Amino acid sequence: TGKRDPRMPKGPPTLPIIGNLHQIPMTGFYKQLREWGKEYKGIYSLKFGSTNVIVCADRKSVHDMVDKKGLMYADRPFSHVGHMITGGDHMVLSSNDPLTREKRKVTTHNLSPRNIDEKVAPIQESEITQLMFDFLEKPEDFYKHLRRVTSSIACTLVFGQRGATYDSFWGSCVYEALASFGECLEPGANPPVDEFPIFKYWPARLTPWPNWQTRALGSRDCFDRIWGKAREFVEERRRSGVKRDCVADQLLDTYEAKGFPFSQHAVNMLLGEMVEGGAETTSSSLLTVVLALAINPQYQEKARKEIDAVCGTERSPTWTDFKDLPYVNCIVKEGMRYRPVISSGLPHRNNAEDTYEGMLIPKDSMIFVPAWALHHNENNGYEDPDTFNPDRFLNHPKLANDYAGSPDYNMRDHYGYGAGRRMCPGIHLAERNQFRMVSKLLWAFEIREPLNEKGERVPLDPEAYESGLLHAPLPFKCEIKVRSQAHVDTIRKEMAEARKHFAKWE
Ligand code: HEM
Repeated sequence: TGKRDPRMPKGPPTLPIIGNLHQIPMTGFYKQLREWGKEYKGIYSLKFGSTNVIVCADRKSVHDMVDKKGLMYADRPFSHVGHMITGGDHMVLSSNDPLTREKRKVTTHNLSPRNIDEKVAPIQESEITQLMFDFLEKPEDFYKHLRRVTSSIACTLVFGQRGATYDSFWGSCVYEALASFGECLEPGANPPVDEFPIFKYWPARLTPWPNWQTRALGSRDCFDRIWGKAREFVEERRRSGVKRDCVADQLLDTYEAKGFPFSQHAVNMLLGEMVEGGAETTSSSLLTVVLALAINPQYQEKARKEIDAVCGTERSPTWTDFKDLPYVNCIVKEGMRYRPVISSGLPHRNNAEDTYEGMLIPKDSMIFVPAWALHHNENNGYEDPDTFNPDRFLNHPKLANDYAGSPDYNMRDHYGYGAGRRMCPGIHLAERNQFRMVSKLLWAFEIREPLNEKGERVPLDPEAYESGLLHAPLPFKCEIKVRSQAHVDTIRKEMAEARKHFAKWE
């Protein structure tokens, strides 16, 4: 226990029994993964007690193992804390068993590019029009506006219900549900209970993680309460004879006719999970873009040259402008590279022994595709990686999924959506949401660092991020100014159109 098999990839020296656990920080694990990645030049291994951990910190190992041998690397490691919270009903934490595959099928079908462009596009367009309107009316609340819009799009798609304001149930329920989930699951945030089950029985107050169990149980209660309430809301609507064109109604129609493939709790969690996947990830990514653009306004100017030439002031950009606004795509990609939302990635597990370049990858290893560490290392082709610079993607005009699936792994833009068979199924929705948000906001507003009472700019801190599994900027202030009266008039006109669309999802 704790000792590395010498045939495995090299890694930091281990201690008896615990392996490398003493080197795992309680927060900020993702940064440590980069340091080791630099030292061991790509793939390396760690020992969490008896658990073998493989970190693919270079492009080739991600491609050769997780992408090319997708099925072998499609499982997830068991997480006791994850199980305490979800009762085993959460795709993100489940192995690639038949029930998980069924859930993934529901997700990928509903989130396919075709389904999104045919059915979800009008929802996205009108919700992101409201985002512009909200920025115009109350710019100081931009943090809430970004969180509302992604939640509302996901809740409309999944539950057929929109959140008109952040304080409404559908505008923010997902943030309440997720409040402590990320904190509970960040590597290093709990005693190593999967490796040493004795911690289940050991008094928590005698560990450096005195509240790990109560925090996990609190998170479970939150999930059950919020997603139970969302389900009840939908059931109530259906009982009153109103069905909507959304995932929940389709799924319930099918399962009521053919029988439920899993428990009611699992159905609630699956629906909730689709909203969880879709809301905070995308809003956190956009908050990074707002923060980085406020600090680096020169990139706003570059994007606006393209946007103004295509749209003028008469209309805001839409998804159909994607090919004509390549710099917006560069900004979206750079936001995801610079501060990937799931900074250490979600661990996979290999269900069979493997070898990579002559090294042993033992069966059941925990496999990390550590997005932040991959993105912040020159050896992976990211020059000056700690600087926000969308120009680095000028030769990447396509969407992230086009690069993720390509055999030319050196051309891959970033790893923010993961890799292999468990790659994010929400990638198409997320890419389209982000393009629309960045293009509409840049068309309408100048974003700058805030001014103090003396009229001087107050520098924003690009390192001020929340700890936890999801990497979002801590709340910050910035100056958001609409560009002209002509822009104001167009925003109001487009909002009046959008309102007509909202009625059917209220
Ligand atoms: C910028 C936005 C997003 C980011 C950065 C993101 C990132 C990720 C990552 C890194 C994973 C794990 C991939 C892996 O294990 O290799 C993942 C999984 C997942 N994402 Fe996303 N995601 C985003 C948006 C979305 C959206 C919009 C949805 C749905 C509406 C979604 C639903 C899911 C689900 C259900 C999984 C679990 C898949 C599985 O375990 O098989 N995500 N996402």
